[in-house]
Amino acid sequence: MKTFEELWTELSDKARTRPEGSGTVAALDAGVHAIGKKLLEEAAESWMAAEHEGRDRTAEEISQLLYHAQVLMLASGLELDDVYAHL
Ligand SMILES: N=c1c2ncn([C@@H]3O[C@H](COP(=O)(O)OP(=O)(O)OP(=O)(O)O)[C@@H](O)[C@H]3O)c2ncn1[C@@H]1O[C@H](COP(=O)(O)O)[C@@H](O)[C@H]1O
Repeated sequence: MKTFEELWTELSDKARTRPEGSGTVAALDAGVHAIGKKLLEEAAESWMAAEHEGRDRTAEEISQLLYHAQVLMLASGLELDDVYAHL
């Protein structure tokens, strides 16, 4: 298990060091348009899970939504504080 901040630290490190086989590096290389499509897909899957698939599936889909939101933040050059400033 990891927190939102721990995942951010891990993904920031992957973006900087670009390890072989990282899905995050591949997503960043694919660009903002592809990342945005994935974010929308996970948002829809979260919505469907919440309506029809129960708590566990909803939690799983939302975790993927948060992951792709962080990838979009990285691709956009944002830091956590840039987003937290609006919460
Ligand atoms: N938490 C996640 C995470 N959530 C979602 N995803 C990605 O989102 C996809 C989920 O999409 P779907 O469920 O729709 O599955 P899918 O359609 O089969 O996936 P694709 O065909 O789109 O690849 C997964 O295949 C992953 O590519 C994630 N990829 C990575 N992480 C974590 O990010 C960290 C870094 O990962 P790497 O960069 O791959 O090392 C690790 O701690 C991982 O656990």
